[in-house]
Amino acid sequence: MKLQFAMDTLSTESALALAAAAAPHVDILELGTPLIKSEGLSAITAIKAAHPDKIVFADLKTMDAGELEADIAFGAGADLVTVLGTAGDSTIAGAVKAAKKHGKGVVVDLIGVADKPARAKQVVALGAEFVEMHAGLDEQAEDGFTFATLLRDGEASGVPFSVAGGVNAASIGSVRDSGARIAVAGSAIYSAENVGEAAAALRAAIG
Ligand SMILES: O=C([C@H](O)CO)[C@H](O)[C@H](O)COP(=O)(O)O
Repeated sequence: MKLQFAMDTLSTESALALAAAAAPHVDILELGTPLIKSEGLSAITAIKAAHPDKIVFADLKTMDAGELEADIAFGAGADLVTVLGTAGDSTIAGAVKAAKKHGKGVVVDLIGVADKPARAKQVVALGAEFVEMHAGLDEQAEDGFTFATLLRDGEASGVPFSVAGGVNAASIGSVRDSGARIAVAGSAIYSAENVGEAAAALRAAIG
């Protein structure tokens, strides 16, 4: 299972510092949506230039203009971009078209999708590399949120999936056991006193 570090910070400078500390222990460096909104595509270029050996994941959360948004992010250096599962099929297909042009990939983020396993199958048929079983920061704070639902939906989907939203040292073993291809950890790493040690601990917990 791969480890992805979601950098939900607001400046390229802090993302570069976080990435430098965590990179030896992670496979994928994610530019969080707030970072891309704050800094623009130049943040993607800066992270890829600093870490050409890492998979750079741009969490665009595209909802429309799939081909155009994916094309400009791949052009800036992204290896993977996200499109929302709630977007129309033509938006996802457009992003996949751009990915094929660049030799890169599209990940469909299932945040807010009611029937995640069913939508997962549809979007992989449209050409997505994998889906993200995702509970966003707001959903995690809601009453009744259970992390286990994400794992159950991933297993039920029958397609390659990642898990994001609440992954930490205590939960990452269950993510691995669910069959996820990728565990995505944000705050468990960037909020730690020692970012490198936190990333290393997650890596060690995967086994
Ligand atoms: O994608 C995310 C969210 O929508 C804000 O951009 C987070 O990076 C993702 O949910 C990871 O969350 P935590 O690991 O719980 O910080």
